[in-house]
Amino acid sequence: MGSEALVHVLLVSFPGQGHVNPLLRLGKRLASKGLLVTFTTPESIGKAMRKASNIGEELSPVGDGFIRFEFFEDGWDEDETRRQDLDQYLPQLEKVGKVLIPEMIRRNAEQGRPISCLINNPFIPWVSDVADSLGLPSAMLWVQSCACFTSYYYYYHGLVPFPSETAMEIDVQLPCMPLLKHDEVPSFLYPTTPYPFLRRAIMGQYKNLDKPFCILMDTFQELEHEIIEYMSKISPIKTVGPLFKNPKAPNATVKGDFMKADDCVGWLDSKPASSIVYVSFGSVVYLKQDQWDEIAYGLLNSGVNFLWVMKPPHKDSGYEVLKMPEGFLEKAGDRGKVVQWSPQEQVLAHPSVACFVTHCGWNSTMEALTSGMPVVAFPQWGDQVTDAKYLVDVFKVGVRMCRGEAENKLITRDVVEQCLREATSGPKAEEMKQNAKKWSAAAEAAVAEGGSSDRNIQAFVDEVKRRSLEVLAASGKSTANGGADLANKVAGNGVAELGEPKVNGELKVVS
Ligand SMILES: O=c1ccn([C@@H]2O[C@H](COP(=O)(O)OP(=O)(O)O)[C@@H](O)[C@H]2O)c(=O)[nH]1
Ligand SMILES: O=C(O[C@@H]1O[C@H](CO)[C@@H](O)[C@H](O)[C@H]1O)c1ccc(O)c(O)c1
Repeated sequence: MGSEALVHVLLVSFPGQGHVNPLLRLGKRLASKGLLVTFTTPESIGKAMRKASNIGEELSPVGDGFIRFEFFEDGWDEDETRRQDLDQYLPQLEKVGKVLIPEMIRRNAEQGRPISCLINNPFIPWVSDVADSLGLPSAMLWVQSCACFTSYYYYYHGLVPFPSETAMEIDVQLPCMPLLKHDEVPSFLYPTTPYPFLRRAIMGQYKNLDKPFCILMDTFQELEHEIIEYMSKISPIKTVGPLFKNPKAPNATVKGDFMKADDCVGWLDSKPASSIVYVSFGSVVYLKQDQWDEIAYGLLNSGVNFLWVMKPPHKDSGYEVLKMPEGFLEKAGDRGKVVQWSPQEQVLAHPSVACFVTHCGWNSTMEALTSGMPVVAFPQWGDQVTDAKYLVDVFKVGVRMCRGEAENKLITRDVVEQCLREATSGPKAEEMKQNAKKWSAAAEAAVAEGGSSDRNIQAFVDEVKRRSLEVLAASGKSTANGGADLANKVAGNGVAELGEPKVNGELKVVS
């Protein structure tokens, strides 16, 4: 069967690594169930992805379907520094995307690949406005936990008191969730957050929450059972995680890394089982030099082997380039390896790795749980502080090393050393390992054929197919010229001028 016979969905991603990864993984999951998937994000990131991840022009077969990439210009020069300032960049993306995404949809329709559904991740809620204006269904992939989704939901609707200027230190009790201390609530909601634009971006998604017909979530029922059940009665949630684990399409087939991973697997192979601590703070968090030094000495003093990701800051970020303390690398010798970017999936699955010192981004959290890897939690901001609470107190796979950036506290080398020892040897380490293994097995079962997430993905695919027929029926045209009709609709929107539609004569009726 050719790709032109398949129902086609367009995935639009915010250009951050922690957003691209789960949406692309969803894309592969949908493709493996027989859809044609086009993945798009701004060209500035497309360029990096093409270079680091061998992404080309061609269609990649995934299971019963296909995935392809098309990027869009964000309207700024290549070397524009304002991309690093989301306060300016998010409105720019919205302005440009509202024109260029409909054009992309029109082009695809003209080429015989009419798009039947749009899916976005948070921070770019205008994608569902684009879908609405074209009469297309849309869905949203929530790329954090259901607990964080609930926290934002309750904040947006003012359902319970949250920390405020007049009551900074109140704890927050939400249904079916443990009591969140004031500094365990997603930190973009603190009155003092240095990132109010990210709170605005997320609230923008909640303002538009009635538009997507489905909210897909990269979590799984067995992991956040009660809160998922509770929120499912309020919102059209479908859990589809861990997207990281795809039994039908291993992640290596199509990847969206912005940086080429350094080779470190040979080094991991050379070390004894469970002897290495993996340290990574993800793609956005950047620590201060004094904190970096304390972690370095903590690693040295604990005697563990370590693999440490030291991602260079973006040239326009304003961050000073971190340095390792004088003589650190010599002292560590072959006990330690420092890389700029790691193949995290392979690292977490490696038998030499004993635990993961993580900033607790949701992707890293899910990847650790799915790989059966205990963690040392070093959250900084946003959902990370809530994820850390869950990793330590609810999932019971972690030791807490800090409470977040807002605490403004230097974590000393002694504390680092103590946490590393606790997570790598003794009864607590063993207990955490056993718990992590249980989560890993539950995650595998959720994504296996017939598991909770697999059933939800299948139900979603079936619904997209059903709605695609409705879209075509509403246009009053046969399937073959439905694409042309949609192309006309985009042009009729005043967004783009349309020439003579070129309908692919071979287009088949979608079943
Ligand atoms: O050296 C690294 C560091 C991170 N990642 C990946 O980058 C993503 C980071 O997402 P997360 O939500 O953990 O954190 P963010 O970078 O968004 O803060 C995850 O999928 C990681 O597997 C990676 O491949 N190599
Ligand atoms: O939010 C940003 O990145 C990360 O997203 C993950 C998924 O939502 C999350 O779990 C993790 O904690 C976040 O770090 C992000 C923030 C700011 C920015 O400039 C970005 O490019 C990404």
